[in-house]
Amino acid sequence: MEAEEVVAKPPKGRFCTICNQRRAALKRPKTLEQICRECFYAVFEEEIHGVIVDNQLFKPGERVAIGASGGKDSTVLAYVLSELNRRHNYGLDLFLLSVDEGITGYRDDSLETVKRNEIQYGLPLKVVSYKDLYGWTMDEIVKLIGLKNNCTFCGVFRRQALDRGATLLKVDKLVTGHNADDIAETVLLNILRGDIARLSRCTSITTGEDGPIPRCKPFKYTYEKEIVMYAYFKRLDYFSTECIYSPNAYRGFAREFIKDLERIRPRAILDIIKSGEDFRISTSTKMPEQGNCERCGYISSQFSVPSSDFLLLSMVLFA
Ligand SMILES: Nc1ncnc2c1ncn2[C@@H]1O[C@H](COP(=O)(O)OP(=O)(O)OP(=O)(O)O)[C@@H](O)[C@H]1O
Repeated sequence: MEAEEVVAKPPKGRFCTICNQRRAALKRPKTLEQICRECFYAVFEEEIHGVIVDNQLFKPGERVAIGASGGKDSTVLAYVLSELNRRHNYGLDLFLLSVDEGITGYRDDSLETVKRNEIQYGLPLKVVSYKDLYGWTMDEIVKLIGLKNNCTFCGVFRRQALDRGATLLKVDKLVTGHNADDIAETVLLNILRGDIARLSRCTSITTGEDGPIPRCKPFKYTYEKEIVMYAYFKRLDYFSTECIYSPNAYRGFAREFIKDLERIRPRAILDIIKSGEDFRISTSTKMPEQGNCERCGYISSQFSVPSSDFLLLSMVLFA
């Protein structure tokens, strides 16, 4: 999504409906209010602060890793979290954590962005790679098995790579840039797939509290369009190319559907999240159990944690 697509200009000469002093510069995607840039920054940042406080996401003194892909969501997350940490004295030690999946022309370029963010925001960066952890890059795997289910596997491996990186950094929490659109999309996908186990946990703002490193989503209620707008107006340095392997067509359909709904009724995104949150499973329903990998003990509901040849074997078998 490009910034030009989301910055809707209000009629000339209109005043900001929040401060009533400056000229309105944009139409806020979430509420359609016509406001000035300064008020947009303020409401955007303070809403995220509200989510952090209301959900008690952090405790003073905690070490927190930001999953940094170089994309707009995690770049804005790194920027806003460091601002809020200073402004509201959260007392957090923040780090950037990147996973290098080994995708030439995609991750190598986005990692360059994260390296610049490391300097721009003064946050220490740790990079972990599939090559070091599993013995294979995604490029090598795709070369061998072709374009089959790559996103599904890559997602499982990335999740575990983030856990390992977070353990190396000795952090208390890991935050990711999943935004409101991502969560609404996941709610919808889980309904379409009839996956009630995932439906019941996909709206949680914090997950993995029983595991070694809980994960939080401070952007749970933040609209993608507003993230793009914020990054554009603040001129943040981010990377905006899609991954070159296997676009996920089913997820893409859910995304388009939600974007259509948003055009008619912006609240639709929050309403879908709310429906997911309020969803209850009857106690008599049999749920699949989330297990741990027999090899290394990491949480794994589907596959054993990959290691060198085993990774490839599972991809070939499941592809
Ligand atoms: N390679 C990676 N290294 C570290 N964190 C990652 C990586 N890929 C994804 N993440 C984390 O997971 C979140 C959701 O990832 P997803 O692939 O859905 O990307 P996205 O919605 O395009 O986000 P972004 O704009 O930050 O790339 C990201 O915001 C980031 O926090």
